[in-house]
Amino acid sequence: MGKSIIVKDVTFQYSEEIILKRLGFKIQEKTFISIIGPNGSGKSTLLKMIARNLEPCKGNIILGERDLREYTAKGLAQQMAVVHQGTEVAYNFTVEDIVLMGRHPHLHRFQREGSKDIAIVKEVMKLTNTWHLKERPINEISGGERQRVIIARALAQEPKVILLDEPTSALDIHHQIEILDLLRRLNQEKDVTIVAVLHDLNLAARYSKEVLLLYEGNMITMGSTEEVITVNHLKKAYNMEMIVDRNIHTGYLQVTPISVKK
Ligand SMILES: Nc1ncnc2c1ncn2[C@@H]1O[C@H](COP(=O)(O)OP(=O)(O)OP(=O)(O)O)[C@@H](O)[C@H]1O
Repeated sequence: MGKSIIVKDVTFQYSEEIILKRLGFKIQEKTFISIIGPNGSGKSTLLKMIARNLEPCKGNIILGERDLREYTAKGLAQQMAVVHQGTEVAYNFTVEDIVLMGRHPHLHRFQREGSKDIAIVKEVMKLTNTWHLKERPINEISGGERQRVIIARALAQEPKVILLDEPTSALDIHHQIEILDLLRRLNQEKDVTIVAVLHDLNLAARYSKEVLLLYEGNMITMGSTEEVITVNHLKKAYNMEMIVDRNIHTGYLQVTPISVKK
């Protein structure tokens, strides 16, 4: 069962400039929500706050029933997995060891991974198409392969919520669809809450149940994909003319940019 996330009147600034301005919204426990918005609108900052990598300057965030601040690091990792942008890993472990680290929140101190952990690791590596890389050093594979390994590690955590920042940016079209299909399956079949920052509006429209549109640190709107991905909302955020219609073959909502407004 997924977990809900409540963002309550959250403000954030790195220095003088306020980056996120009194944001308030609720992410439902079984949703697949995409956070969209132009460069610099605050998407990654918001995701880092939900991941507890950054602390709100004002306001608070509730995961399930408890304030995010109340969780121990291990307790939080049992609930939530995070796939950040940029996948450089400090130590050159093998791919399999990296994915195995995803099991640590479920082990006692000094407990070694058991056969159940090994089986989960194998399963998620097969699902993310990384099993064939298992003996390779993590920093000696391609960026797209590493992205899939980091996603595999997140899945190995068996979290209730997965946060992803641009999970498909390094992936070719085949692997983009493969990973997003997998996230959708986890959402539909295992009720995992998925929160993803996505730049590609067509992928956001195709996979999300809900969308949150950020612009200069404010939420322009949040709601179902159809409610949010409209010509007017997109014009406000991206300052350009777009066509929003449905693909005649797939029926998915699609966005076609026309021209930049002058
Ligand atoms: N570590 C930092 N220190 C100071 N300012 C920062 C820092 N990280 C981001 N910012 C600023 O905060 C604002 C929001 O950045 P953020 O990365 O959250 O935006 P974003 O919507 O994810 O952008 P992008 O689409 O380009 O990834 C930007 O103006 C950025 O310059």
